[in-house]
Amino acid sequence: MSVEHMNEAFDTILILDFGSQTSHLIARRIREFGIYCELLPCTQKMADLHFKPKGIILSGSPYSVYDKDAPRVDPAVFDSGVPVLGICYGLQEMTNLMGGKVEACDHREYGYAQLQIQTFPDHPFADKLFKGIESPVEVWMSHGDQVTGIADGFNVIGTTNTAPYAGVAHKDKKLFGIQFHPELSHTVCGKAILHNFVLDICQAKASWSMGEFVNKEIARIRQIVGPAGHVIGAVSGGVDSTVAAKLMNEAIGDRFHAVLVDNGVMRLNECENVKKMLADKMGINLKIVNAADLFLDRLKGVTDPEKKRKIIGNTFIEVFEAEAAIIDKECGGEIEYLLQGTLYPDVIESISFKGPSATIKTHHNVGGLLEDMKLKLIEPLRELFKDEVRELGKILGLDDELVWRHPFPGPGIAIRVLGEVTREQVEIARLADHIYIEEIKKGGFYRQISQAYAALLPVKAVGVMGDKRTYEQVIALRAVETTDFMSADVMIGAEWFLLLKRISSRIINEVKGVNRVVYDISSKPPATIEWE
Ligand SMILES: Nc1ncnc2c1ncn2[C@@H]1O[C@H](COP(=O)(O)OP(=O)(O)OP(=O)(O)O)[C@@H](O)[C@H]1O
Ligand SMILES: O=c1[nH]c(=O)c2[nH+]cn([C@@H]3O[C@H](COP(=O)(O)O)[C@@H](O)[C@H]3O)c2[nH]1
Ligand SMILES: NC(=O)CC[C@H](N)C(=O)O
Ligand SMILES: [Mg+2]
Repeated sequence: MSVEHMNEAFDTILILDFGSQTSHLIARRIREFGIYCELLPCTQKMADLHFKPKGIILSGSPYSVYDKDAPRVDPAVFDSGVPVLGICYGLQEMTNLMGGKVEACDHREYGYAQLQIQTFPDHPFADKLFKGIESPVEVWMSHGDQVTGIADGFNVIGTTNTAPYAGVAHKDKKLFGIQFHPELSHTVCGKAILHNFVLDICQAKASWSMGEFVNKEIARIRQIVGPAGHVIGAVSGGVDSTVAAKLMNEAIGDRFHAVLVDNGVMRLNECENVKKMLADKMGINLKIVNAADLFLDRLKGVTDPEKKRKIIGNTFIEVFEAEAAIIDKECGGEIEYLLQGTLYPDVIESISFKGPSATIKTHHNVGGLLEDMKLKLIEPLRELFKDEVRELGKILGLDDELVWRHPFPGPGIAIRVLGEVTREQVEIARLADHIYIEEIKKGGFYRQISQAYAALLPVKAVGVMGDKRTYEQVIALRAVETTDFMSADVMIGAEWFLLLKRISSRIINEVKGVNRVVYDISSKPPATIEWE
């Protein structure tokens, strides 16, 4: 529903996803140009599409076009009159379908290649794709197949030493194909190519901005909820739920009921801080439900990470449901919607052509489990990436501190206290984390780091303090840099290590029960960001 309204409001580029690892990067690049785009599975039929895209991009794929079960594009894509750009598999599929030839190469090509651009000065649009790019230019390849026979009606616009058809353009229709990957930063001219395609060839208007989005979204929410409807929503103080809550508050004021559940495993002073920000400063109608004892009692004796996550997830739903029922009664049964802070990467994951990936960790989820309540979902951030949410937060006037907050997982400190979660253990991890983050902020590293936290390890080590032997626990510090949290690099650097040394001594001095601090230098993968 919301997607349709986006298509009406903004020129849209459609990306058909054939399962490439980098399809979402194509979407990121296009959004960066200020153009709205959507990623749909490659099986999308043109006849069922409820909007007319300004252009269509066919992504890469792990499949080969000659595989029996290879994903097929709807041929109507090429007759729709809409410009099309096929990337890697996209080029191969277009070629295959239009009578050209695609075969396995002798050697899989992964890495840089020199693209030689061919020009067609008399042609009305063949030169538009590579406009402004000087030949030869380095591009990034990742393929095992290649076009060995061009389809009828196409010109060659680019070649490399190994690929005679590295770029093609149709003679009459605005159909283009490239063997390399413009969405990867390694292809330095990639941005220019995508820019040429969407702005010049497709003539899409760059009207997508968070400023535009705010007004349109507020109007949309008002229309959906109506003049008397009420909405409830779980808020955590994290960026996503706060931005969503602020939008709701702007749209329907006190008819939005935010609920913060204190699960006993929040950070130091978290609930008070969230209250100060959301209720006192932003005027959001917020209720804090203290359920710390319930959560901690249920976590007694549990050491298995997945069990901890499930207990917290289920208890969370239970508490939230009970609260929602109370609020519903208070507003005369007018609650019809549940607000969720779902982001576009979650949507992409769930519609992925390959299907959702393997469960590494159970993430808690609110909406899906409230079926009995017959609440409908309202998800204002469903089309946005995290950096767009942050920009939206800025436009909505959220404090920088809130906008740039590191993500904090729903199960909180429970998955950062390894082993059994007791009140005492939570206290230790909480205090160590507080010191760590405080020092990171003082040292000016907070923005550079994507996520940092302290975990308490279930081991004891020997130390010496004030000439006495100690036998106490170990804190592990984690700090990672990442853009999408799917993969992450560990933070390193001389200055950073000096700061870590200072932090280590503060933690050992100030946190009782800890005599040793270690730094986690694993990247993701193979490790994950959280320890559990
Ligand atoms: N303690 C809590 N009380 C109420 N709702 C919560 C709590 N913890 C998590 N949630 C809900 O779970 C959702 C998912 O949490 P998640 O951490 O992914 O997002 P976030 O907290 O809004 O933002 P961030 O990713 O920046 O932490 C939140 O948007 C919020 O709706
Ligand atoms: O809301 C959440 N509920 C969860 O159950 C959960 N588990 C992990 N995370 C966050 O997800 C990102 C990736 O974490 P991992 O590398 O540990 O899987 C990191 O940002 C983690 O903090 C969660 N967020
Ligand atoms: N990156 C791609 O799209 C690869 C397409 C196809 N699987 C090949 O190996 O050539
Ligand atoms: Mg969070």
